[in-house]
Amino acid sequence: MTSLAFPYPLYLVISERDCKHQSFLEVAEAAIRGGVDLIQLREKDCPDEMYFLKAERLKELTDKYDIPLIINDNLRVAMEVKAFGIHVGTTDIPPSTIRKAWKGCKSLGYSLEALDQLDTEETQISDWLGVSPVFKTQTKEDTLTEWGLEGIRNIREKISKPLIAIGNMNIDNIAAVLEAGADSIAVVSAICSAKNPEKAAFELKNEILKTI
Ligand SMILES: Cc1ncc(COP(=O)(O)OP(=O)(O)O)c(N)n1
Ligand SMILES: Cc1nc(C(=O)O)sc1CCOP(=O)(O)O
Ligand SMILES: [Mg+2]
Repeated sequence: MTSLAFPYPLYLVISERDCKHQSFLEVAEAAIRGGVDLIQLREKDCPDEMYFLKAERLKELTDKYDIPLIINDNLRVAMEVKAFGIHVGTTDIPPSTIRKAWKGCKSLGYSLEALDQLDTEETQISDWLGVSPVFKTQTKEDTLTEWGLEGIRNIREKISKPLIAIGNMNIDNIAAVLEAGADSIAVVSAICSAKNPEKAAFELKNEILKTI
């Protein structure tokens, strides 16, 4: 069930490439109007300067609506735009390095790909964990095995940190994933590929609110 420690039940992960029908800024604004609680900018293979420009424009928008902005992978960009936080995976800059370098980081997310990560310092010093992936997804194919509902239940029993479910999250599986112990639902395509991202976000949020 959603924990008050992570009051962002609908989490949008956005990139320019994943937005199929509108610009990423238009999708972000529509999604915020629809009820998204937090946005992560995830530009892959993007030079720092371009990443910074996109992050800066998105930060103006998220500030306008008072929505936290998370930057994926890039510590320099996250610090320069004064983001709310950063998300990193097991092959990125380690959380311990981020803590030392960025005292202003308010939220540090870390991907959980295997159970043996639970006892590590990197997991312990992170604020929340991305359950990576709950289900296989074409949006990101370089993942290990899917956790499934049983995997979420198992992680939930072992650690009290907020769990962000990611990987093929959609209107049909949100309720089961929250009931299994996730605190937040992170989506890319359910919003970025939608013809009407505001409506898609509204429906996802409603489904979440019915469950929590
Ligand atoms: C909320 C959330 N969870 C997991 C991820 C994946 O991060 P990572 O494993 O570093 O992979 P990339 O996103 O960098 O390709 C995420 N971004 N967000
Ligand atoms: C960014 C990301 N990280 C994942 C992980 O498993 O760590 S899956 C993913 C993409 C999720 O996209 P969609 O909502 O379209 O399935
Ligand atoms: Mg990463």
